[in-house]
Amino acid sequence: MTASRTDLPADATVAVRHPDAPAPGTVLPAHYAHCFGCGAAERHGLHLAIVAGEGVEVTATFEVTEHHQGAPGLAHGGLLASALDEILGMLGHLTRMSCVTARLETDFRRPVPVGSTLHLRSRADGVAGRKLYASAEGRLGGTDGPVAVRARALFVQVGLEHFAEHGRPEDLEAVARDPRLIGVPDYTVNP
Ligand SMILES: CCCCCCCCCCCC(=O)SCCNC(=O)CCNC(=O)[C@H](O)C(C)(C)COP(=O)(O)OP(=O)(O)OC[C@H]1O[C@@H](n2cnc3c(N)ncnc32)[C@H](O)[C@@H]1OP(=O)(O)O
Repeated sequence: MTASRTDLPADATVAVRHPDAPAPGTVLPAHYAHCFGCGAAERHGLHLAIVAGEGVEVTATFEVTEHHQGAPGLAHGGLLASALDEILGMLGHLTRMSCVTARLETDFRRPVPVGSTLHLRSRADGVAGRKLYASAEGRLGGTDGPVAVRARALFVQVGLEHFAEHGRPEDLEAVARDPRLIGVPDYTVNP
């Protein structure tokens, strides 16, 4: 992962773990049951089980299957970016910021073969107001394996009104009928 970032704005402060963040080792709840990245109800999804780490880090493993191909026997780059996007966004569980991706920059350093296990790790690098800066990497075969993919991202904190305003009505109605489809509270509102 990026050792230190020199590209953060001058007003960025170090990202800190919220005192009520899930303990290290906790499998984080899917933020939406139909999320392509983490939702159990999404048949075609990645089903990432993302685990809280120490500090402001989370990890996951991703098994690359024949359903993830872009070229014969190799993972699709956009799909790998989706996995990185997901593990980056879930840092919001540790900082208590419900965020959406504003910017995602990805480096593909090695091909990722079907049948490999990608060990994903993300870290919150800094916060400036509503902006959360974060980085992630995916290593092949083990946590010390070669880096295959890297990303840097900017997430922007939004309230529930973002989803209420922009989401497809039938999906919002399904959530209203079954609020358990959403796995996180609105972190922009104090309890
Ligand atoms: C809780 C755990 C579970 C949560 C777990 C969540 C996991 C999710 C994992 C998947 C995440 C996704 O894929 S989310 C889906 C993909 N993303 C989206 O659909 C987002 C689409 N974009 C938007 O809705 C909007 O552009 C927003 C919300 C990002 C920003 O709009 P806004 O609210 O009006 O705010 P705006 O003023 O424009 O931007 C705020 C600040 O960010 C900066 N900014 C905005 N975009 C950029 C950018 N691309 N590059 C640089 N800087 C940017 C602005 O300059 C500004 O800086 P300053 O003036 O303040 O300095």
